Formats: sequence, C-alpha cells, structure tokens
Amino acid sequence: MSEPAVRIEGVKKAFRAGGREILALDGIDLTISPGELVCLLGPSGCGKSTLLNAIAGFAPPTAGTLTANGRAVAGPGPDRGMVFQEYALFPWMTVEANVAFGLELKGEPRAAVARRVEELLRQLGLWEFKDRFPKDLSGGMRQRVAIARVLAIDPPMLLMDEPFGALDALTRRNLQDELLRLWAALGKTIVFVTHGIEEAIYLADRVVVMTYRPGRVKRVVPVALPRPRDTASPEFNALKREVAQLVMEEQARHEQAERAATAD
Ligand SMILES: Nc1ncnc2c1ncn2[C@@H]1O[C@H](COP(=O)(O)OP(=O)(O)OP(=O)(O)O)[C@@H](O)[C@H]1O
Repeated sequence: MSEPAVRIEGVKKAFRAGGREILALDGIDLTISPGELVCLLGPSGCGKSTLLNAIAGFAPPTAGTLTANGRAVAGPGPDRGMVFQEYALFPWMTVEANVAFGLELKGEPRAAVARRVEELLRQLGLWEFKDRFPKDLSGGMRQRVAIARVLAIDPPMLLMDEPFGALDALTRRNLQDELLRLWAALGKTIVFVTHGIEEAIYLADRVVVMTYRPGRVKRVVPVALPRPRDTASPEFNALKREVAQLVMEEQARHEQAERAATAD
C-alpha cells in the first residue's frame, strides 16, 4: 500500500487567549490518500483553518502526530502549496512576475522559468493578463493567479483555505470547475477548507464534517457522485440535506456557546 498523503493521529491544538485555554482541536484522526480531494467543512470556529495550518506546518499541534507526503510535519515545505482566501499576491509585481517568483527563488534557469510560467498562464486563461498588476484584476482572476503561483512550484499537495469564499456565485463555480480540471489533470492531493455545503459536495471525494469546539471529526461523508456533478440532481440534494443536518447541529452548538459567552 502506498504511503498516505496525510496521516493525522490524535491531533490536539490548544490556544491560550485572555488567560483561558481554547481547545481548538481534540483527538483528530484522519488519513488522506495521494490524489484525494478532501473538504473540511463546519461552521465558523470549528477548527478547519487550525487543522489546515497544522498540515501546512504553520502551527504545530499541541499533541498527536502529523505526517504529510510521508514525512513528519516540522514546518512549512515546498511539498505543500497553500492558497488563502485573501489572494497572497505581491501587489508590486505583474501577474507573470508573481507566478515566476517561487521558481526564481529556487534558482531555476531563466528560460525554464519563462517556459513554465507561460504554460501555466495559458492553462489558467491568464496569458493575456500577464503584464497586469493584481489591483487591475477581478477577484476571480487574482485567485487564478494565486493558484498558478502555487502550481508553478509543482507541490504534490495543495492546501486551500476558503479560496473562493470572497467570490460571487458564478465566478466561484467557474473556479471550482477549473480546480477540478487541474486536479484531474495533475493528480494533486487537495485539502480544501470551506463552510459551503454545496461547494464541499460539488468538489470532494470525501467531506470531513467537523464539530464546533473542540474541533473533532463528526462524520466523514464519501461523495460517490460522478463528475461533473449536477447540483440539481436528487442524489446531490439528498447528500446536501444529510450534510446540512450535520452542519446545522454544530452551528446550533456555536450559537449556544456565543449566547453563553455574552451572558457571562
Ligand atoms: N491564534 C489563536 N489564538 C487563540 N485562539 C485561536 C487562534 N486561532 C484560532 N483560535 C480559536 O480556535 C478555534 C478554531 O479556529 P479556526 O480559525 O481554526 O476555525 P475555522 O473553523 O477555520 O473558522 P472560520 O471558518 O471562521 O475560519 C476558534 O474558536 C478560534 O477562536
């Protein structure tokens, strides 16, 4: 059997805030296979970003073990490309320079960088925009650049934190389709954080529904529907109802906790 892309065992993460300890993650066990597309889903505050950041190596867990691409996670690495909701682009660089940046940092020869960047920009429909600056692009285009930038260094794994959360519905669907196309073509492992139920079911091989504080795995829901998925089909909607029920239970716990906190 091949090594899992991600292996998470007994992971806990506690934060200290205002003299109190917040247990953000508690006893997370999860294994992700190479090439799998997994969505982490749950209401705000259930620890999705904390878990993703732990896989990324930005914030080590308080307890438990975590491996990515066969190695214990000890910090960020070029094997895990991160895409954030806020387009982490350099505003002073053109689209082309933004995408080339990681390759130049690696010291790749100029001609090879130029070839790779052109290929990616064409693949993502960005070639005509190569000389623009991020501020002169729409949100959707900026997020395409962010994806191209991560793909340039060709990591086996993409970690995406609500990457399409700030986009309008139509742009969001276009980018979801684009991501699925790239994923099918490139065979990357993708861990994708969202609080969109439809988005999770549209994209994922498996949806990991998390509980609200402490964050645990509430249920792993496999999505066996063929792609492209028809969001209007009865099968899609049945799954959406099932997952919505799970998320709503956690949303209710979140609201209850907030009411209790205000009553304090
Ligand atoms: N640096 C930190 N210091 C203190 N508490 C934190 C810190 N980061 C996260 N938390 C807390 O940990 C819990 C999980 O946060 P996290 O951001 O992972 O949730 P999330 O599910 O990604 O939420 P959202 O969808 O709002 O981003 C929350 O209760 C949050 O307040």
